Amino acid sequence: MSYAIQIDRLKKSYGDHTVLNGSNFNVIKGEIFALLGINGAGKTTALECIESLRRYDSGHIVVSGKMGIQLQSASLPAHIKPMEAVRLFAKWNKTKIDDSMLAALGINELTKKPYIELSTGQKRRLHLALALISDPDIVFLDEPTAGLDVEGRISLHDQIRKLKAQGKTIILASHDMAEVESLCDRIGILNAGNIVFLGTVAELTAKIGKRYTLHIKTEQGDEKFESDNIGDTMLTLLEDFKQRGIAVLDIKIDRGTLEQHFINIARGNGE
Ligand SMILES: Nc1ncnc2c1ncn2[C@@H]1O[C@H](COP(=O)(O)OP(=O)(O)OP(=O)(O)O)[C@@H](O)[C@H]1O
Repeated sequence: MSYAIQIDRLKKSYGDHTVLNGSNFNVIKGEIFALLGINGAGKTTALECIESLRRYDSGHIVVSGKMGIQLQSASLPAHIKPMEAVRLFAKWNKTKIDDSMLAALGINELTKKPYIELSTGQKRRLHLALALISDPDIVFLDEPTAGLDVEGRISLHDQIRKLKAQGKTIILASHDMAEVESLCDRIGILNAGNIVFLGTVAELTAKIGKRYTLHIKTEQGDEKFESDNIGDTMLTLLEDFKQRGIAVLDIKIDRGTLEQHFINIARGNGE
């Protein structure tokens, strides 16, 4: 297997606050990988260590390919125009401007407004365009869709999928499980300085798939049952209701959300 990023026993503390405590994970070339964790888990710290923007205390990081890093919000001069920023970044990178990439991100439409007057979504699209100017192999996105409305989110997700289709590797930090579920191939969940889950979304879903809540509506009211074995539980319950002469009016099965599962892992509640 070919890796774009290899992280081995990465440690980083701020004073006596240990944020990364020997974290290990790899990002496979060509995948969309999400680093998940609750606020303050150390996602940005890990990304910045990989990007060489932050010093780390010990461990090894190997990055195989050219990096493109999406800026944080408010990181450009307030009055710079989007195309001025694009030309500046192209000059720094000694590269030609890819007009089709700008068109796909709708940057050409933003000619007149200064940076400060752009909406959150427009800023995000500009940041992504600037990260792509150098035609990187690996694209770093820190909470790419935070603060965007549904339309903005869908459009940015489409752009990220197109990057993957072009063969690029994408690593993003997020605490939005829905985003990760629809967009990412694999995830790593950070908790208390370590990766506590590493695998595909399907693997995570399979874990959750065992937990069901059965909502049964009968003529006597609503009842709720938790189960790991939906088939057996349902048969037993229906038989029981039948024997007691209670009519079942409706049955709803709730699988639990990926988000609940993620929160349990991220907070270190076993699983
Ligand atoms: N420069 C710094 N100096 C001291 N502490 C810091 C510094 N940067 C981050 N921290 C602390 O390190 C911890 C991890 O922060 P980090 O920003 O990496 O987490 P995160 O998972 O990206 O959080 P969020 O989801 O809120 O963006 C937090 O407790 C934060 O307060």
